[in-house]
Amino acid sequence: MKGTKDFPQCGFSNTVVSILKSLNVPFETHNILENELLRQGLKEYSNWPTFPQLYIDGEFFGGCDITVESYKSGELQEVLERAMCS
Ligand SMILES: N[C@@H](CCC(=O)N[C@@H](CS)C(=O)NCC(=O)O)C(=O)O
Repeated sequence: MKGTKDFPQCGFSNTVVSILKSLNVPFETHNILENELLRQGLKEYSNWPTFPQLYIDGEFFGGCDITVESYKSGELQEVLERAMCS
């Protein structure tokens, strides 16, 4: 993401952090603004051109829009519950 979970530096990153915090799930963040190699490398790895990028159990889940939509539908909560039980 851009910034950290305690200091997001972009509205999209802030939205994803807010959702994860509201769900009380453990998560870590990496600030791509401090690492250009990570910034470019992640885009290639996920084949996704923007940040934030949410990974669950090491798998790319989506960006901000997907996270918001899946949160609203309840899918995100289901995926996170499965991940925490595995
Ligand atoms: N629609 C995107 C919004 C995120 C977005 O557009 N991020 C831009 C601006 S913060 C970005 O990361 N651009 C590429 C870059 O800065 O390397 C999503 O769902 O995540």
